[in-house]
Amino acid sequence: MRVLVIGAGNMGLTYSEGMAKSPLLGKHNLNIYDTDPKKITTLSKEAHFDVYDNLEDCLPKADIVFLAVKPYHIEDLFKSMTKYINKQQLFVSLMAGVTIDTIKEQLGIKKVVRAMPNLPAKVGKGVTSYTESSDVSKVELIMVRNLLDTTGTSIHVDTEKFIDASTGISGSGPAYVFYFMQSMLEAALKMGFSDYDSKILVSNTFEGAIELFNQSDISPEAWIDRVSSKGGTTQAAIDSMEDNNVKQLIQDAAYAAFNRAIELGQEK
Ligand SMILES: NC(=O)C1=CN([C@@H]2O[C@H](COP(=O)(O)OP(=O)(O)OC[C@H]3O[C@@H](n4cnc5c(N)ncnc54)[C@H](OP(=O)(O)O)[C@@H]3O)[C@@H](O)[C@H]2O)C=CC1
Ligand SMILES: O=C(O)[C@@H]1CCC=N1
Repeated sequence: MRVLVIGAGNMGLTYSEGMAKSPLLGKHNLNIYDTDPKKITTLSKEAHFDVYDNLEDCLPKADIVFLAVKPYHIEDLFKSMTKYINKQQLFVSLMAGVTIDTIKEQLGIKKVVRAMPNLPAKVGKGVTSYTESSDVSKVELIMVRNLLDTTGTSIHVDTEKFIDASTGISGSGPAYVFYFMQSMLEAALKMGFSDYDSKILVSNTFEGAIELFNQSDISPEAWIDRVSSKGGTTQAAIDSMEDNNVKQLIQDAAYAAFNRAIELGQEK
């Protein structure tokens, strides 16, 4: 099986590195293509995969093709791909919003898996949701799942609505966590802590809370109760967030991403 990844950016490179570390593919069975000459030069020196600056040499021989460019790049990309593809090939899109029908129609192919990954894939802690067009076989789907799982874990969803929804939760989600971290870092700095101490306080607080959550069956709400004493400091902080409707605002933000994913799918 030969895999080609198109787009050597955050996601394309992350997946390439995940697949390269796994025993699933040898170096020459994993190819990456990008249009940026600088990236090609750097990757050719370092990478554990074959790097290409033209589609002619890599696309025709690929069995599975990962699409990892920005949604606004597909028009040019798809035009340049059409003469090198065939109907046996399976396309795995990591792109937000772009629908299976758009990919099928614009490329004139039938087998598409649409996936929504997230950035912690870089450290093997990603979560990817995926769904497929009706022409993808069970065996092909298992192969794709194995490839996706080289960067963490994955969930299968039945419809593309859940791909757009997971974009609002897990795809964009790391940015919400970083937003919260940044806010706490800025509060710590304002309180007079050094950069170093602020970082230690904040990163260990996040890491510790996640570990507690992962090692238990208790909901985040129940953990909040365990941190809070009646009339104490945590209660003051949570009351402040509730008074300011923070929970609703976070949910609104997740829906904004979800809706934007749907909108991206409607833009041609
Ligand atoms: N970043 C994230 O956390 C997530 C991203 N995604 C999705 O992944 C996709 C890629 O995002 P991301 O990796 O962040 O984007 P990047 O911009 O980091 O990577 C895209 C890469 O594709 C290259 N490229 C552009 N046009 C072409 C082309 N015609 N042929 C080959 N390569 C091309 C770009 O080159 P150049 O820089 O020169 O334009 C760049 O190297 C997006 O569709 C996004 O929706 C999904 C979930 C999470
Ligand atoms: O911001 C974006 O559009 C992409 C999709 C999910 C994360 N990054």
